[in-house]
Amino acid sequence: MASQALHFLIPTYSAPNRSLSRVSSPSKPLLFAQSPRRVRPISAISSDIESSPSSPSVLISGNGKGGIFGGDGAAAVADASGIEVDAVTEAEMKENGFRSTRRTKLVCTIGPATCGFEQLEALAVGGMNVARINMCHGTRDWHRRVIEQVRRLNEEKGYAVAIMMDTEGSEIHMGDVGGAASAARAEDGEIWTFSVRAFDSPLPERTINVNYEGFAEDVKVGDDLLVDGGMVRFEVIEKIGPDVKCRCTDPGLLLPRANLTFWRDGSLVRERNAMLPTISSKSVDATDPSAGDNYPPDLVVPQKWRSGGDPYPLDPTVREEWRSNGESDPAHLQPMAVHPQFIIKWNCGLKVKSMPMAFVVIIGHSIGILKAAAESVLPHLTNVTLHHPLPIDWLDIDFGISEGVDFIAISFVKSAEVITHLKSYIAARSRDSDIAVIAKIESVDSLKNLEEIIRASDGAMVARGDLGAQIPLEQVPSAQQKIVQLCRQLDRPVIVASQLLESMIEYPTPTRAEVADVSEAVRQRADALMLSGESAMGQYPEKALTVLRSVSLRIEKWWREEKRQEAMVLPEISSSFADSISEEICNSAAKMADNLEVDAIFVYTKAGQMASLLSRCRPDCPIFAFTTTTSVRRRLNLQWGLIPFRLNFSDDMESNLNRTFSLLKARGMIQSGDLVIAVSDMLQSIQVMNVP
Ligand SMILES: Nc1ncnc2c1ncn2[C@@H]1O[C@H](COP(=O)(O)OP(=O)(O)O)[C@@H](O)[C@H]1O
Ligand SMILES: C=C(OP(=O)(O)O)C(=O)O
Ligand SMILES: [K+]
Ligand SMILES: [Mg+2]
Repeated sequence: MASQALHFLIPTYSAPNRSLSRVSSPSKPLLFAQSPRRVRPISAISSDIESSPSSPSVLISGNGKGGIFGGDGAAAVADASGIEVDAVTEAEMKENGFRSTRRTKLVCTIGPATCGFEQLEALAVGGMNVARINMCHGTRDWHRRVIEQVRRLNEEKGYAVAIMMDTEGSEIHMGDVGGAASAARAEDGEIWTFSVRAFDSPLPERTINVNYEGFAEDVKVGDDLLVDGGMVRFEVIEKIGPDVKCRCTDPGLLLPRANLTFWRDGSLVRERNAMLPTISSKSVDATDPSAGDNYPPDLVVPQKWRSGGDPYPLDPTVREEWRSNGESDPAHLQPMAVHPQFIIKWNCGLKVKSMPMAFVVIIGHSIGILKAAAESVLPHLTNVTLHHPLPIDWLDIDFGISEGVDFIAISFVKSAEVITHLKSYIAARSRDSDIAVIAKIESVDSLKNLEEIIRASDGAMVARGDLGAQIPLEQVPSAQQKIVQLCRQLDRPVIVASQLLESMIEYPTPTRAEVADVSEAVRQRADALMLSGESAMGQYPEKALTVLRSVSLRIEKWWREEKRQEAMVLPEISSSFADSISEEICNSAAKMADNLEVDAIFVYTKAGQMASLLSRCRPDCPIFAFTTTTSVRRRLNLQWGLIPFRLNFSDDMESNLNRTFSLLKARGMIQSGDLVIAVSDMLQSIQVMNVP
């Protein structure tokens, strides 16, 4: 094979000494013989809105379970140790040529309109890279069925759709409006009651349940109450115990579980969001058998955190005590903060010092662990096991961990702390899982702490729905651009979400303004676009996905051809020397790829880090990312420009390349003469070569 290679040969992956010079191996020449530059045909590919997606074909070959391949036997065992690429990508590559594959990834929220196996398959065929389930809606059993079906789809039909679980977070929202699916209409001047009382269904007329127990205390007469950021508006006219009477001032549809915000003198009242921990707000149904360990069925759980006062951090001496009692990883016991009044409310009679401990254990852990803590550390706490306010978000998170979802998106993130805490919680609970944590930027607080939040997270979502209810609408576009840019600079994938094609919930074509909005997100080179209601409960989920796909393809191609992408300054982000090498290699490889107009970059990466660093550069050509584990492959599905493959590979790049070339050629995905750049995180090198 004719190739040119630039190697950075470092004896071990973590070079101990920065002064170590970057030497080329004496055994290998720095440059191989020059290969003739091939003339590449310009691919003129139709990416029109009308064009239908390629039909799915199942093309998984081999068992994918072969041992690590290495040495000279490449050709002989190539077919036996298969390569996994999803059927849709493969079809798209064959049809369009790989230079024109879609770089922008697509996330679909799964709801009643799309939860069937065939509907899910239609979305996969239509280009869904990630299926999102929103724990605000539906039951865990419902979500579990969706996850199972996506898994089955992946296994049986050869897709690699990743699963993202989105938590409810500390938002205030309405309950169901007389049955989960129905909506109610509020007319101008009507008086409605918003109440935290539990009602039998059907609800009394013109009554809305609110999920936040402190609601009636926190609102004031004269406040504006906005449903879904202003789709319906009320004015608070009277408070009677738990009931808040409101007059409708902007009529409209009240959809189940719609978000509620209240405004006083033109400003958002943020009491609840300011005070509540991000992950904790749901009430517990103590009779739900899936809700953690064995609840006493008659348990009435006080659920809400409210009233003012400083939060109460975990007492370090208690923490030490816990540590000395042999708990392996006390780090994940350090949660957000504890509200003192809350503890006193349900823990009365216990020593003050013990309370935070009890609480901390509870929010991070199951009853089993609480019992262990109570028995071994603080015997007087035994009773606490019966008064356990395990918040449902944590149960949802436990659910996500046990189901092995690929991403957990955290709603209403306020600071980096909650993300760090969740990550250590996940690490402690599932040592070998690599669930990525996505921070949803949808509150004023998250904008204030944007950089630290993004640094702490594995990715971010511009959650424009709630963001637009918290900041003036005209500030949302600049916030979006800023978040997208910062994420790219910090090498974190970013999803632009909400209302991209809102009108397609009801209509089969988008508005021109919606297409312009999608185009702008693609032009900003966000990693992914997301459908919410359009795919969850709309009339035209597949059509909406087709619009996202087609607009992405067209805008990407247009900007590539016009060469109008402005270069972005990418700050150095590595914190170790080894990481700096990877970063430099990726930056250089991407630049070379653009200058030499190569057809593709191949990256061999175990944890996906080099693939991510390449994606961050947003090169002109697609990036074929080869990784050894299925979960890394699914996770890479969210990132811009990456075409993830699963493949067992060795440390011998020469044989990896030969094998990959022959496997991909055999499947018609590349051709002799294609020019590629190859990089790998085992061997710090950049190679440029034509496919033999
Ligand atoms: N699992 C589900 N079950 C029922 N309805 C759902 C589900 N997921 C989403 N939906 C519907 O789709 C709409 C849009 O989804 P999404 O944007 O995720 O939620 P929200 O609008 O509550 O923020 C929801 O308001 C809800 O009506
Ligand atoms: C994506 C969002 O979050 P959710 O749909 O969960 O409210 C949003 O607010 O835009
Ligand atoms: K949510
Ligand atoms: Mg939201």
